Amino acid sequence: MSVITTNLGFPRIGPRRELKTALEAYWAGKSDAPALLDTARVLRAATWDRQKALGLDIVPSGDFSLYDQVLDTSIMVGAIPAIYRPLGAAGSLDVYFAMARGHQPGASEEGCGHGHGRSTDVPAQEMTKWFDTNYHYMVPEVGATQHFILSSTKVIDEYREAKALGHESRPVLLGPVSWLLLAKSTDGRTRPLSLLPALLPVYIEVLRRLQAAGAEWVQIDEPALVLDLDAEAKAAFGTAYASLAQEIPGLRILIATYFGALGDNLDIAMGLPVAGLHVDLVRAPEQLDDVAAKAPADMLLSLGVVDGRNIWKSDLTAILDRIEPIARSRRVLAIAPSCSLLHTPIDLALETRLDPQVKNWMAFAVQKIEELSVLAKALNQGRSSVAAALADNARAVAGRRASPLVHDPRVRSRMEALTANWTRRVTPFAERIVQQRALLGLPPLPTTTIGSFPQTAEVRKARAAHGKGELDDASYTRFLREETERAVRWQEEIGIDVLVHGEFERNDMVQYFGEQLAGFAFTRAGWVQSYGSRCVRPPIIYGDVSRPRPMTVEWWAYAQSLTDRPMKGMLTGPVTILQWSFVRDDQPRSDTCRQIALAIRDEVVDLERAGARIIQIDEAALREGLPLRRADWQAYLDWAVEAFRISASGVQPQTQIHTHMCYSEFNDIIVAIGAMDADVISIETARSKMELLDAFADYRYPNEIGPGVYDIHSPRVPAREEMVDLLIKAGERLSTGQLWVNPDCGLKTRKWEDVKPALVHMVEAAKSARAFLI
Ligand SMILES: Nc1nc2c(c(=O)[nH]1)N[C@@H](CNc1ccc(C(=O)N[C@@H](CCC(=O)N[C@@H](CCC(=O)N[C@@H](CCC(=O)O)C(=O)O)C(=O)O)C(=O)O)cc1)CN2
Ligand code: MET
Ligand SMILES: [Zn+2]
Repeated sequence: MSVITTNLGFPRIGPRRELKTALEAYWAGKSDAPALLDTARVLRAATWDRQKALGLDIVPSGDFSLYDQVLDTSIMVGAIPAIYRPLGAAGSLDVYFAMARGHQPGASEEGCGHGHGRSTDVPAQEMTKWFDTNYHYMVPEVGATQHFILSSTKVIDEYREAKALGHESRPVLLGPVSWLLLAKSTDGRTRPLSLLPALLPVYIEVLRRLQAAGAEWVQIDEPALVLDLDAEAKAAFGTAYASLAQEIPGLRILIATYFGALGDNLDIAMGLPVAGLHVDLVRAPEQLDDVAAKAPADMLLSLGVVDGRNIWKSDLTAILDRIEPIARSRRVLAIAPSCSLLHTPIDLALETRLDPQVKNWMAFAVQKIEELSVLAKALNQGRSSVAAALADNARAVAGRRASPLVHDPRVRSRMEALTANWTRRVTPFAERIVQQRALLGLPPLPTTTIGSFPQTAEVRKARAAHGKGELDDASYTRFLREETERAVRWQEEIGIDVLVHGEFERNDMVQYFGEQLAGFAFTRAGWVQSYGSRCVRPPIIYGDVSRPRPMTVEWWAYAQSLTDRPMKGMLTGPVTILQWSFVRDDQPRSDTCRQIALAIRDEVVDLERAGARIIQIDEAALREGLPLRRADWQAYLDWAVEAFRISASGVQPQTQIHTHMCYSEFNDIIVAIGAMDADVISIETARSKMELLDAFADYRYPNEIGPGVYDIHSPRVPAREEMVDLLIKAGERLSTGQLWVNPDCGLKTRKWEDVKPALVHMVEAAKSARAFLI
């Protein structure tokens, strides 16, 4: 028996976000293609060297990407829509970045993650969330006349590049079936999966070339195998891999699945004519026995035992207890992280400010590879060969379990005292809204914005200087107050009805709260790629959550003091904080979410006490938290909606609760949205021309609703008439008395020069719509 260590993919942004810097310099015209490609090459080499030095037996290649691995695959197979073709050769950077970001040098970035990028001459491809992660991929586009042709040899080039540096790597490809299942049809008729026969020859050619270059193994990611699949999709796997196996005899394919259990697809996976299968044993530990029992004796099993989605040290002894018997029963076994390490920060050693005790509970990408080495040595040479490492690990794991830092009896007793009363407002919406309208005295079709105003370079620079101690507290606060005041004055001037303070003090809508809540730690360099060059530093929830002191009340009170118009309190909701953080793995997510909900509730109550008449609780990530399997949806929606309601229900009937969700598909979850019982919800609709309001109309959604009339994902300034038109469309679907007028999402990624005229047009649109709609 022998056990080898492998990795499915490593973060590519660089330990100090070198790739981000290089990309943004290139896009800004401050550097050229050779400089960008050189940075990329240096990062790849360092990544291979590092993984090798950490003891990894088989390093991945082809996992690098300048922007996104799904886009890389689209280019590889030549799925390049016609609008991009005039921009250059298929494999060129110009075409690549036009698909990623749209084409018009100099324009500013997309908004909060769901955009088509710039709606200039050539828009970017649509971007959406990668399974249930906070990573976004570019949605492949295919049409009836789709012709597939090998258009980039990136994966082969990178395999050779590694080889030239002395690394025998395992190339990684996104599999043909998953790629098609992620694709959308440009003509609305072609089912992407029907194109499988046309697509396979390109994969065959790539695999042949990899084999010719010397590759023995290739990793083909088929994460779709953990989803609910229809019969056609199930059958596609058999077709695809029979063909690949037949055409490239001798090449060993490992199919990688992750983010969940194979479940009802287990037999399909086991029956594929491939040499290896990777399974996620962190998300779905229960599948191990079945997998081990059903795997053919000559199949290489790759067990994803180290969590690729979180930052905790593994419990190495527990892993050994579980896999030793399996290792003994098989000739070879691979162990690996559960999925690509793309979703974790790179190196814990860069964290100099974490509480040493808490830090000792963590492992980032580098440390996770070290864990694999220890595990493999224990399996190959006996536990005694790594006794000291195992003992250290056991101490850290036990220390975390028992630590008073993790357990707060006050939070526990509060959780126990929670009753149903805390999850509902005392008065039904129909009565609340009467009181709210009387108190607020707003016009029909009231105007507002979603919260943030542009995070200019100046704002970020001031925050960075403050962080480094170059700008003292008083000066930083003065600066932020001036920004806030300017924003408030301007909103009054153009006649917005319900104002926001602008969120200038926030680095990120989740990190900002994480930094102020007990039970959270935050990193200095723990960046994780969100899309392209955009990264986030997810807070780390390590213990029971509570709110030691008010988090936003001072900023809110200052902003309200500047105006007589209602100023919205502005908070991030419990589900979104949970979803965009690294979470505890020692209790159910629902428990952690409930604790956050109580902390946010405290803030809501304090804002009301300070005088806020409207409080917005953003739940931007509620939908993406939906489990991958439909059977698990209802349980999730139950606790997610309950958490929102806990956070929102501590206030008087006349206090108006808003929520915001920046996406547009509600059909599946409209009942849950109704159950949240927010007085007002703002959503994304501008680009879908209000069509998605049909879900709300069919459901007879009773509460108030602000369908976005301004697509903030693009620097384009919409005309007044366009927005009037959208309001008329909204009025056809819902009662005008229910409607608010607002943009699709926050404006933090936009520039003032776009925002100002757009919001002026929006206020004018509301005024003219009032004249004839009401
Ligand atoms: N957490 C989260 N997830 C989300 C979203 C979101 O807003 N937050 N929106 C959706 C899309 N995702 C997005 C993710 C990131 C960004 C984004 O703009 N990220 C910024 C970083 C934001 C941030 O944390 N900024 C900090 C730190 C900025 C920084 O890089 N500081 C430098 C120095 C800066 C300087 O000298 O100018 C440093 O620390 O090294 C701040 O402003 O304080 C970036 O990559 O550039 C936008 C959208 C979905 N998921
Ligand atoms: C990603 S949703 C953003 C909501 C937040 N209040 C903002 O305006 O930026
Ligand atoms: Zn949003």
